[in-house]
Amino acid sequence: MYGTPQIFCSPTTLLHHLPVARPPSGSTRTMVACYPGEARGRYLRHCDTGRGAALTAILYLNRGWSAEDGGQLRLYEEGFHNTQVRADVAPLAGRLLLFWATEECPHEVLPARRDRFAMTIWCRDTARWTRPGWPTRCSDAPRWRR
Ligand SMILES: O=C(O)CCC(=O)C(=O)O
Ligand SMILES: [Fe+2]
Repeated sequence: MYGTPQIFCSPTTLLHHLPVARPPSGSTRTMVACYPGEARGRYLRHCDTGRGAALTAILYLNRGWSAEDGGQLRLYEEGFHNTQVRADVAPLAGRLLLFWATEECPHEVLPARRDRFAMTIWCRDTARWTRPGWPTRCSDAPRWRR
């Protein structure tokens, strides 16, 4: 790994400080993953629905990453089977990416040509599912950029 990330608070505290209108209110689950470059590590298109989470937050840990290194996170338009690309995100050190863990945000990790490290936090949001009147879809919530 290229340097050690310095994290001064728990993942739950981190998420509660995010500038979002509806900070997640449930528990979190954290994973640090390495996709080995030698094996062209990748993760085919999926949604994070199986993780029991409402929101996925990923902190990338790769210094000096370039386009030739591959390993971008490819985000697709809404819908489990949607193959229309929304954006490719490079896993640059210090980049924090948030997206809904539902079928609104299918995604995949493209093959990496270098060892690729990422810390993922899956966040449950009980309020999102249980409070009447709260948006249950990303498209119903306030938007900053689309
Ligand atoms: O590391 C990434 O960019 C995404 C990983 C991912 O999609 C997952 O673990 O579910
Ligand atoms: Fe995922």
